[in-house]
Amino acid sequence: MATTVDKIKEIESEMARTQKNKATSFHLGQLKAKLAKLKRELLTPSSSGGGGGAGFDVARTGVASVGFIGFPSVGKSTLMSRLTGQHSEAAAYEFTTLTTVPGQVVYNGAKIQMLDLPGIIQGAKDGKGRGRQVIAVAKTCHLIFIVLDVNKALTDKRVIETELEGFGIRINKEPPNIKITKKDKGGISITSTANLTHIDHDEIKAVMNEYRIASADIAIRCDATVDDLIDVIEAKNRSYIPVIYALNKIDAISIEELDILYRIPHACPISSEHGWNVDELMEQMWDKLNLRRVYTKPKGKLPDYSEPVVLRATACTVEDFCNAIHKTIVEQFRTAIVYGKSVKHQPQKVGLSHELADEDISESLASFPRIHKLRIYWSILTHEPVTIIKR
Ligand SMILES: Nc1nc2c(ncn2[C@@H]2O[C@H](COP(=O)(O)OP(=O)(O)OP(=O)(O)O)[C@@H](O)[C@H]2O)c(=O)[nH]1
Ligand SMILES: [Mg+2]
Repeated sequence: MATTVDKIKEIESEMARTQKNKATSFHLGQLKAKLAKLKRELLTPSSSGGGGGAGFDVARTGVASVGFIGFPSVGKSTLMSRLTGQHSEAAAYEFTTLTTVPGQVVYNGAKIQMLDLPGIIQGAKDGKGRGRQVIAVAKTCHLIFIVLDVNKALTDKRVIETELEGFGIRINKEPPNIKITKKDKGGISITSTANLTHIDHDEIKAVMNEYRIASADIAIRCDATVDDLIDVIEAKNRSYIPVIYALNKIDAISIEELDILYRIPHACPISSEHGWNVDELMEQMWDKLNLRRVYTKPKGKLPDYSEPVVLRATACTVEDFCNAIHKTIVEQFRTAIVYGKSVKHQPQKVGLSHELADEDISESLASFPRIHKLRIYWSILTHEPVTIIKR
């Protein structure tokens, strides 16, 4: 019986034979959708060698996690030890690291977890080595450092990108601006605000047909490809993760070669061994993680700039802020007083749903209905309310 991998190969060769033209676009759309379904089958944990596994699942700590992906011996563990002080075995032979090794960096007051991972090899996504477990961990990270050896950076870069793409990871990309609303009847209706140069209605219908979606409204607001459409249908299996290419071992190349490496987008040339340029890597990491620091301020006092509450841009409302300090604060919450970029007036009273900006200052106010108005201050060190003062 043909395995899933055999079926994938068969479809890929059929696609290579089929030239895209008006007559074949339905067929090509169908093949691409079939391929995406088979690839998903291959990656579900029930099939052999899926994600997880001993030594790979580590407790997540901090506000965000960064996974290190790369071929063996490119210097991932050396970088880990350099950044975190957490020793991760590094050696001149390949596959020195065999499990996930966690460490922590505190940057701009944010605790960021670093995950040193074993080296992967070409074919990792198809089950070679422990590649699937490794990429499965990377898929749950907020940022990936693709660590490359500068001596073979460009070829390795392409191979690793293909491995991650094949696992449903979309690198430095936003989800496509396509909205699919399934309906009970009425067939497929397509509206597009952008000029579609890569996909026609036949292809879209073929993909929907392959996914057994008979009726839906599809609103396309970008110059989408078939792959974009499939990514939206397969949204549950896709992760959109920012990536920085850490081009390691620059101590082994000339200044002229370094100049060329600087042109690669999203790249940061470094030497883990000598600690060269790792501060720029940290700056780039900070920008990509898109974190927001919110300082607490007791009434009548200066804000505490030493230990901000750090939130992710996807969860940065006043409610998230309160929950990050103590779960009970939301129950007692009445209004927050905010200074900073997120408000028009300085300060301004805002509710739980207000989105905070980086470096905002929040003076939070809680009230108990039965007792006269009380103001709660809390300690961000112990995460407990500490002082209750009658107004
Ligand atoms: N010249 C130079 N060598 C480096 C640098 N960083 C690491 N190395 C060397 O590269 C070799 C491999 O380093 P590791 O940190 O073990 O590499 P790894 O990517 O963790 O390897 P695996 O765990 O096997 O996947 C070691 O001999 C390191 O000393 C660097 O910046 N410059
Ligand atoms: Mg290692």
